[in-house]
Amino acid sequence: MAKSNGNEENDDTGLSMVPPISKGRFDAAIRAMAGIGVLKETAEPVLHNLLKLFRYNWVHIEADNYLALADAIFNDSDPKDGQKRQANETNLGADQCNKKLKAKQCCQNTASKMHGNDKRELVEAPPQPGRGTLRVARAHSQLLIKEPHTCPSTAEDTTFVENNSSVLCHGQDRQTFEAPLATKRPQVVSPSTRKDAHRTSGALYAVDQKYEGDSGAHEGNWAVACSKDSPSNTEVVLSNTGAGKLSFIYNSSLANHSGFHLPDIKLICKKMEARCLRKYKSLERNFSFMNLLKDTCQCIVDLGFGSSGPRHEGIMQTLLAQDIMSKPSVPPILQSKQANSSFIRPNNLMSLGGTCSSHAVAGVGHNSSNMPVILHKLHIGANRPPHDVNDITKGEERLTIPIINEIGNGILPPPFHYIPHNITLQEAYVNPSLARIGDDNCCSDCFGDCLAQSLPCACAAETGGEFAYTTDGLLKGAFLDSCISMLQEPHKHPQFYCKICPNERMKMEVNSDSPNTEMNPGPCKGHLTRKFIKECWKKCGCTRNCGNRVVQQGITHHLQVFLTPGKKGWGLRSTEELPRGAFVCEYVGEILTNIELYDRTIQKTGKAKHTYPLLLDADWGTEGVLKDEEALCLDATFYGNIARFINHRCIDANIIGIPVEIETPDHHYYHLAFFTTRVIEPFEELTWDYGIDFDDVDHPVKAFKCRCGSEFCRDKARILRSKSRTPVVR
Ligand SMILES: C[S@@+](CC[C@H](N)C(=O)[O-])C[C@H]1O[C@@H](n2cnc3c(N)ncnc32)[C@H](O)[C@@H]1O
Repeated sequence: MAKSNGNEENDDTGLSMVPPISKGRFDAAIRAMAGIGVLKETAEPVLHNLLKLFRYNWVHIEADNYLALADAIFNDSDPKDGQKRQANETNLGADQCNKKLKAKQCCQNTASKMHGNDKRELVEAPPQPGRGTLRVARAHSQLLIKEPHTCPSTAEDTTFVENNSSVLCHGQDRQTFEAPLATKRPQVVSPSTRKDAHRTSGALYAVDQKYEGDSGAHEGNWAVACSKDSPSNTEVVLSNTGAGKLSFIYNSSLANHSGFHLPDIKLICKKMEARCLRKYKSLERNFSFMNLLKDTCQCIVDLGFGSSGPRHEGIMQTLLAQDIMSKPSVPPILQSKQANSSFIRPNNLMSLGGTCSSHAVAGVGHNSSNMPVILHKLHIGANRPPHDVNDITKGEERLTIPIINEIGNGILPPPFHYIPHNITLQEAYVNPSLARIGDDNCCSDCFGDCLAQSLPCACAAETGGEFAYTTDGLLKGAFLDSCISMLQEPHKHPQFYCKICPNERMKMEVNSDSPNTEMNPGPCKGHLTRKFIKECWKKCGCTRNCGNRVVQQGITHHLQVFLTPGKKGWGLRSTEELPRGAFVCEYVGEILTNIELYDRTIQKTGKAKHTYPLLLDADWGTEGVLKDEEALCLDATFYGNIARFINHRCIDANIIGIPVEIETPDHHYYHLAFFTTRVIEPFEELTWDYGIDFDDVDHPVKAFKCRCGSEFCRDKARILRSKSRTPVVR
């Protein structure tokens, strides 16, 4: 039905000028609504509002046979009616349910002809309503997530999930979930046969009762049908009419597993509601229906096996396989990135979270560029491997790195997987392909050692036409000085300010108690423009031993992981004297998106003492508004290298983290390499300034009590300041 692709009436300037409304299009929309039984008086004001919301862009309104308009009418969003509507919707009658469904099916029948092959898309306003979409509307903003789905051959064969049953997110006003979950027509359970027809496995059983959830009441009949013929297909009927159903298809090994039983639907709902409130508090940006389904499946597996049962991976893999297939190999954000020397001053860097011990990883694959990808995670904790005290790296590095406990209490560090290189979780788009390295991003004409040539090659352009390294493999003094000065005297260096700072957004989301309150993130505190080192890489003509490939050579100095005598836990030290500017190691971990880090932060058990995330935030300021799924970080909690043991020291730390560009020409993803800031004595602890702002009391994870012992300790200074302000009570 869309008549044009253009925005002929769209005010893209964002100014409040109202363009003339096309009468022909307006009338056509009203006629379309009349066709599904909506009165003109009802449709007109909603259409006016929708036009305003979509900035007079008819394309979105006309798409999918006016689905957005039909949706808006049936989810009329007058805020004054909020409470009343919520109450009404909870008791939505069968008629209204049918009418609503009819409207949707009418629109969707048309839409299914138009969109045969939907891929997963994440679009910010203005949205493009369509079949298989999840829409979360708020007063001033909209986000639309198109979920991947199988395309039914006819509308009749489609199973829809109706939101009014409140199964998925009850209590959340104005949400419409429409996701065809299965192409198979479900077995419809008539209300008369449903009640108390509870039989054992392979049979039909039903729950016909009012379910009181944590935050409101669920009304309606629930039926769960396990077909004899197909024991792995479970259908949950969500309304009296049988109109809405949710199909769970689990693989046969799970269905036949003697330890698995289908959990009570009430338990699933209760568990999902708790998860929704906890995990998807802010539905606009982070909500993903696929994740919700994955979580639902995980709940069924967990409850099915009971808390002590074996862990099963079948369901999760099925869903994740779809997920992987639906992802583009290179996200637009990475394709459009420009090289830029910017780096955020880390803010509560190591205290952002990552203490969650409920994630586990089972299985490592590879993405198109051969970077290891963690395919799938489940609840673990117990699954991490034991340490080899003689070599914590288990042979992954050139040198062995022992674990030393001189305190003699026999304690070892908590287990984790040692990895020498960063690894991607599947959500984090990192594509280090050779094709992305342009001619001016490499030195294909070079030969041998670039540092031995009379003129610096193209790879030195990033550092002002001079290599950052000396021929001895050390960082040059001037380069190191300017990096140190930037951290010690930030006010003397230029800063950039994000329009919407992911740091502030994360803070707001973690701290906000109410899922539906309209809140804005705080103003960006500013980010320093940090210097990058650029190393030669595989597309360059030089050899693997080229002097401009220091970080890629890996660890070359003898190090130890040791239990510190203070209360800082484990630390890292060198057994040899290190010169100034020596490379020690890089920070290695799982590459996560901000969303994943956020999930880990809010799911954290609170038991974990130390935290291991690092924000890869060098590019945030140059990207306008960076979405949470595009912002990257490293988490060394489960997978990491020895850098996860480096403790913090305020200001006068003896090593510094410097961003290094190797295989990705943009600075969205990069390596963080540690270099010594001065000569280091043998067995001296290696420390790094995490950049924590100890005054930032709003930070989601409270900073640790600093025991760095530096005379410049910011935490100590803060405590002294607050003491001097406390009035003395006599
Ligand atoms: C990256 S880990 C460092 C290794 C950690 N000590 C361990 O045992 O695994 C960061 C954690 O170490 C602790 N830590 C690091 N520096 C500290 C300091 N200066 N004072 C107190 N605790 C510190 C904090 O618990 C922090 O969350």
